[in-house]
Amino acid sequence: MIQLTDLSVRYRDDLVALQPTSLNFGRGEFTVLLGASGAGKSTLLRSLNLLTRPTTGRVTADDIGAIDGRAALQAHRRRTGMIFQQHQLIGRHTALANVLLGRIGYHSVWRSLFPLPTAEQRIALECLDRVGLLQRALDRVDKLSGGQQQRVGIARALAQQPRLMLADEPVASLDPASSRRVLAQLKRICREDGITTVVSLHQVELAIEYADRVVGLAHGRVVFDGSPDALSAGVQEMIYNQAPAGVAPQASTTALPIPPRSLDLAIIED
Ligand SMILES: Nc1ncnc2c1ncn2[C@@H]1O[C@H](COP(=O)(O)OP(=O)(O)OP(=O)(O)O)[C@@H](O)[C@H]1O
Repeated sequence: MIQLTDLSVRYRDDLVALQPTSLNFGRGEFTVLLGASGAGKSTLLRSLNLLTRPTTGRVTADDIGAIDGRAALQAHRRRTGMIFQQHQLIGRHTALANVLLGRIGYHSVWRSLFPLPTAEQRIALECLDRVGLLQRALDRVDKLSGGQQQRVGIARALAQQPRLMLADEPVASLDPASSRRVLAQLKRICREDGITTVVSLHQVELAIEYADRVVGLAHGRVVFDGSPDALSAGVQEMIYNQAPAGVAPQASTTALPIPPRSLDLAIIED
């Protein structure tokens, strides 16, 4: 459904956040990105809708082709829902008003200055219903719990009628029960609608519980790509404690320069 081909991201001369990476995400697949802080999860995720511009390589979507021009980018972003850690909602607006923002990409700037038609409101209400928040549609978002706010974030992304859903640490600020509720809902809805979903997480146990596929990153490089069942202690060690080439293991929050090709890490296949 969406492919990355030899895609790399270099933020500075001395900072390669993502080494050349080729990945294919199938329709309806629920992929979790795992990796230590600074491993490149957000960079990979944000490259998928070009919020982060690749330094090399390309992104291709089945129905659009290479995302290289303005029109292709606009079409791709319109069909890509994003869910953020801090949900990025407008607290003083109602849940419904926030979800309606997901529909703006379907209207001209001029049109979106006016109340959107009833059909749009119906779509937004249906999305709130799917995350179990129809009864709270007219409540201010800042009166909702953190988990409920994140579900409004999911509803807003769903209102875009996306083919691709990107969620960057969507449960990082939630308690375990709310985290499970949010992920279960996201997974169920994406499966029902055949939405390709890529989620970055810090909790291995949640990846094992919800992912169809796990991509493990270390120092900007894919070191694991396979089924969550294959996340053995050894594989987790490789994802989280992978020392960059020639450096003793240590907690690192900084991406490192590209190591020599001869030291490329193995990618474990499913
Ligand atoms: N906009 C940016 N400009 C410069 N460097 C950046 C930028 N965004 C990320 N980086 C750096 O790129 C590397 C990868 O960051 P990224 O946010 O992709 O990692 P991550 O795995 O998502 O980390 P975390 O789990 O902490 O969110 C880090 O060293 C980070 O400091």
